[in-house]
Formats: sequence, structure tokens, C-alpha cells
Amino acid sequence: MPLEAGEFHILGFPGNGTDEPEAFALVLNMDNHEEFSEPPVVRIHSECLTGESLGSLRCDCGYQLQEALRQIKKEGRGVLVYLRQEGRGIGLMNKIKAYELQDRGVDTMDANLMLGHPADARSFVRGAHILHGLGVERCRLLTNNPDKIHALEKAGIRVDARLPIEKRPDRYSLSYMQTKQTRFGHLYSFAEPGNP
Ligand SMILES: Nc1nc2c(ncn2[C@@H]2O[C@H](COP(=O)(O)OP(=O)(O)OP(=O)(O)O)[C@@H](O)[C@H]2O)c(=O)[nH]1
Ligand SMILES: [Zn+2]
Repeated sequence: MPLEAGEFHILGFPGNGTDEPEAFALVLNMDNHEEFSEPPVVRIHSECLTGESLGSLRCDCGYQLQEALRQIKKEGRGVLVYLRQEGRGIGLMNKIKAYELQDRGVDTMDANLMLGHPADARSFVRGAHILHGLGVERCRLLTNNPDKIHALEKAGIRVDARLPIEKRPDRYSLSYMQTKQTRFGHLYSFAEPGNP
């Protein structure tokens, strides 16, 4: 599939009609093991229609999706697994409701909780299964989220290195990214809230 970031193979993974939605992976050069000494670059990406399709600036998802593909292309090999866990797993309608609360000053974690949802309702086990199916047992993971690393390791994928994937915060995304840093434990290089 020709993408702006380069040519990738797209592989589809059907859902089960109930709790497991469809997923897909964008794969580059994964049959070619001999040529590469380091484990592949991997991104486990969660759906964000507003950030990716509409170009919403209030989160960093659109940037991260494109940047992950650019990094994989630059490396010459890797996998992006796309999981349809919109809104950290609460779905688009609930995310829109959460945005309404956020417009009234509630942060992204409390907005989920006030709506009766977990702060993060996602699971990354499917991502690990898909990686296993592609023959990936270890990787260098593009993420700022330590929970994602622990989830993959628990599911049997060794994460040899974390590769940061950071959008520079701006006036639309700063408070959202600060909340991810202070409340979700995301690792960002802008160390002090208020100092992007
Ligand atoms: N409920 C809710 N979900 C959001 C909001 N903003 C983005 N999302 C969702 O958050 C998910 C992405 O999670 P992030 O916290 O941005 O990043 P991550 O995947 O945990 O970590 P990284 O690997 O560092 O990107 C996607 O499913 C988005 O749809 C929000 O304000 N509320
Ligand atoms: Zn987003």
C-alpha cells in the first residue's frame, strides 16, 4: 500500500463480532531477518479518529501515527499494529462526551472517570498476539507510555529499547500532554509542566 510515509504491506486481522474488533498491521521488510542486527522498530497504535482523520490538535495521535511510519521507513524495517481502541477503549461517542467535560476544565483522566469509564480501558494483548504471528519476539518500541511496555512484556514480547515519539506540545495539546505526564506516567522530555 503506497502511503505518504512510503510503501508498506497491510495485513488485516478480523474481529470476532463481539469484544474483539478488526485490527491491521502495516509491515515493512519483516521477512528479511539476516540483514538487520537490531530488533525491529514496532509501534502499537490506538485509534484516534479525531486526531488522525480530522487533524485535531488537542492530542498527539495524528503526529504519532505518521511519525511512527516515518521512523519505520527510515529504519528500513518494522511493524505498526493498529488497534481499534478509540478513545482509550471507550469509543468515539464517549470520547466526544469526554471532550465536552474537558472543555469545561476537567482533565482527560477525570473526564473518563466522571462518565463511569476506566481512565484507560485498553488492552495490548491483541497487539502482542499479532506481533507473535508476524514472528516478532523482541522489538524496539515507539512509545512514551511505560504501561504499554509492561503489557507487551507480560504478553511475551521482549522490549529491548523504548524509542520516544514526542510531538512538541503547543497551546492546544499542552495541558493534555501534561496530564498524560503527571497522571498517566507518560515519559516526556519536557520535564516540568509549564515548560514545553
Ligand atoms: N478518552 C479519551 N481518549 C483520548 C483522548 N485523547 C486521545 N484519546 C485516545 O487515546 C488513545 C491514545 O493514547 P495516548 O495516551 O495518546 O497514547 P498511548 O498509546 O497510551 O501512548 P504512546 O505509545 O506514548 O502514544 C487513542 O485511542 C485516542 O483515541 C481523550 O481526551 N479522552
Ligand atoms: Zn488522539
